[in-house]
Amino acid sequence: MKYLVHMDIDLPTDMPAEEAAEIKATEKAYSQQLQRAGKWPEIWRVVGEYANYSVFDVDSHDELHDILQNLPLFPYMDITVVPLAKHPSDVK
Ligand SMILES: O=C(O)C[C@H]1C=CC(=O)O1
Repeated sequence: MKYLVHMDIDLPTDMPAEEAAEIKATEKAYSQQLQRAGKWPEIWRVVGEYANYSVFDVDSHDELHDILQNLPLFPYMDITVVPLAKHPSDVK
């Protein structure tokens, strides 16, 4: 099952720089582990924003929810999820 996910990140302005750097490093490792496992096949930066569009390929709504809830930046994100179905004109 594929999902288009928009993540909009808003870190508190008073968060110490070291703490922010540590959360971002943990987030990057978590994300890259899921990318290598094929669960997070696409991630794109939104130009000019601290936001991304990602595609997740998971087995269930629950699996996606668990992945998103475990993002280290989850407490600082607004997340929008769009479930994707195969387009009838897709030639693949
Ligand atoms: O920078 C972001 O878009 C937020 C987050 C998502 C993956 C990652 O490494 O960081």
